[in-house]
Amino acid sequence: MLDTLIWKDATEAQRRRALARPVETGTADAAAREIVDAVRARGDEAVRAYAARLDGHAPDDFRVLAEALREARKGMDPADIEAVKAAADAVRRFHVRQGYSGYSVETWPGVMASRRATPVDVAALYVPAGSAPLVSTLIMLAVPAQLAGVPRIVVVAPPAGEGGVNPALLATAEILGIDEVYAIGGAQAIAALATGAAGLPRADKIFGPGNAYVAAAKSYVAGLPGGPAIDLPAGPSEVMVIADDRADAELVASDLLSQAEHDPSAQVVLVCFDSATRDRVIAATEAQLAQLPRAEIARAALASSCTVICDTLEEAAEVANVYAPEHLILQADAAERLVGLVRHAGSIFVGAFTPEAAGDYAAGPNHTLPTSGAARAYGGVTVEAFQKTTTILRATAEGAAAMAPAVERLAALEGLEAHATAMRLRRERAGAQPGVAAAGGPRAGTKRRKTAETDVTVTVNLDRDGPSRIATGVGYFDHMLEQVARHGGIALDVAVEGDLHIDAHHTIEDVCLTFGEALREALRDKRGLARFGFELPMDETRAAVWIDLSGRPFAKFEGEIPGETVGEFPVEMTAHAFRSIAESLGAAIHVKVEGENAHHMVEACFKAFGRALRKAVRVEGDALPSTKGMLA
Ligand SMILES: NC(=O)c1ccc[n+]([C@@H]2O[C@H](COP(=O)([O-])OP(=O)(O)OC[C@H]3O[C@@H](n4cnc5c(N)ncnc54)[C@H](O)[C@@H]3O)[C@@H](O)[C@H]2O)c1
Ligand SMILES: N[C@H](CO)Cc1c[nH]c[nH+]1
Ligand SMILES: [Zn+2]
Repeated sequence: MLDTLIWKDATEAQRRRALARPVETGTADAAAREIVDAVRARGDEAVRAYAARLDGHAPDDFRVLAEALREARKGMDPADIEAVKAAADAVRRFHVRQGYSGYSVETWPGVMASRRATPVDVAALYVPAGSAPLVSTLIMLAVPAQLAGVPRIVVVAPPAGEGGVNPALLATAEILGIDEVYAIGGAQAIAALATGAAGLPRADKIFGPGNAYVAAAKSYVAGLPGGPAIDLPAGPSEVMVIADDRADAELVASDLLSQAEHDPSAQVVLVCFDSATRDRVIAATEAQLAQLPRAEIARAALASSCTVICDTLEEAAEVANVYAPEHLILQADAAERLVGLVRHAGSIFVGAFTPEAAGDYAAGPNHTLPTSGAARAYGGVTVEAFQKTTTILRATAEGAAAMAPAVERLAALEGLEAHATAMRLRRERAGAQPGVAAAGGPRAGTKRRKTAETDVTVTVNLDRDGPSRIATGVGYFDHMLEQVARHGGIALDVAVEGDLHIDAHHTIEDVCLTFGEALREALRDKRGLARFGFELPMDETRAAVWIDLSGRPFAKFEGEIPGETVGEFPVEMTAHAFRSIAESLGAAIHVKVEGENAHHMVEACFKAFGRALRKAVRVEGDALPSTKGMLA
């Protein structure tokens, strides 16, 4: 187990051989190509033939029924549901800061160059489940896809059980609000998604890790003319652990085994500074293997793994940079120095209390990471991976005149006369107007508030005009929040489990408090923001809302709304809602409403609030909107 290489004494060829990934990827490449080519030639029939042969499951329709998703969630242990939610929440908190934002720059006087980000239309998420149903991978892929605003998210996973997918995966999909799941895996799933065969949609981009067959199929379809894009090369798991002589051998062994147990093709590499450390780790690994249910898989992985012994930290960092591991664990006193020396690794885990297993499940960063040395050029899955950008140019007559000398001369240098003419003609005529800038990434925030009464998660993105997904369980309140999102020009995601069997009070209050907190996070330092109000008539009703993002909570509500409820929404909660938002956002919110019809009056308040918010959160310049020089 763990053949040893002394780094300083080894030749280039010996180093390359020791750090080579397991070789059977060549076989997997050939098998994946055969499957993809068959599907390209024969379509549905080939998908079914391979699905039957490799996984024994080839129904007329691979799609999992909505009922099966709901049943799976109902059957899931509440403690498991909580674990899924807690992990998703941490992943959301890490990823919400990602995402391309739009911006505009005046590149010449009168020439406004803008960038706009839009999500892909159809994102397919491959969730591995051949030997273990990777619930965590579904979380890692679905959360960034949702934050990017992908309109159609499709999940594929190898079949399990009675014609469906593993119930824990289905329950997780249901919890995350994903309803399109297909029970198909392997290269045949990738081929079906690439071509739109066997009832699966053609995906614009395919995401997710998998075994060597899945990884090979993804790379192959991405290289085909008109093929889908893919996220990154993410094949069998690998980990490198750099351990010094004070490292706890039992912890090091547990980290090596946690990746070795994934797949016989997984690879683990131990880097240490003396043979005594290696021997301690090997002994601890053997002891833990004796208790491991997946010992056979882990042993196979260990057979193609090695130990490298280095003299210095610099040498150890060089080994990591040459190998470019998917995961790098640092269990050494000088761990922080190593962080600075390592340039190529998918994810780095620093210190004895940071196991890779935490990152696999619930620490926050994405666990879908580059393997086979791809970390030299790739990082893990991000929100940006689900988006693409479009640039937009707007030039005025002044702008055309400013650019013309350079453009016309360069066109002449290239001998492209039609280009020169197109510019010259503009120089002789007229043109358009500029847009708005948002710097430093999207202004987004996500908050979860969990009490004995409710469990609320709210995500807002102030720089994206929808889409919104709102499900509070109180129909009219959903409608109100949709008004706020639409009129506010923001993307709003609200998921709630509330004690609605009692009444709507806690749900409405806690959603508003969480909404305010998420808004507050999204607003960052409030530079460039304005204070605003908006007045809105609606038939016989008139509502006005004024917002000051001052940092100081204050709420005032003037108006008498007749009756008790609108739908299941108690009208007295209108004032309460704005008070809750003002409190957690740290804003002064004044609402004034007059009218006769309760439905109109409540709706007008929320609409006017959305409109006032839209104006208040718009970035105009970079000054703080306060003579105090701060908004606290
Ligand atoms: N890099 C990452 O970010 C990352 C993250 C999670 C998991 N992983 C890796 O994902 C992999 C999951 O592998 P898995 O096998 O459990 O599930 P999987 O879903 O990736 O693959 C299972 C499918 O492989 C196909 N297959 C199996 N044998 C085949 C053969 N001989 N020929 C053609 N196709 C065949 C089957 O159709 C089956 O449905 C592991 O290697 C794990 O280490 C990597
Ligand atoms: N270690 C895997 C990435 O290589 C991710 C994972 C999921 N579940 C357990 N581990
Ligand atoms: Zn793992």
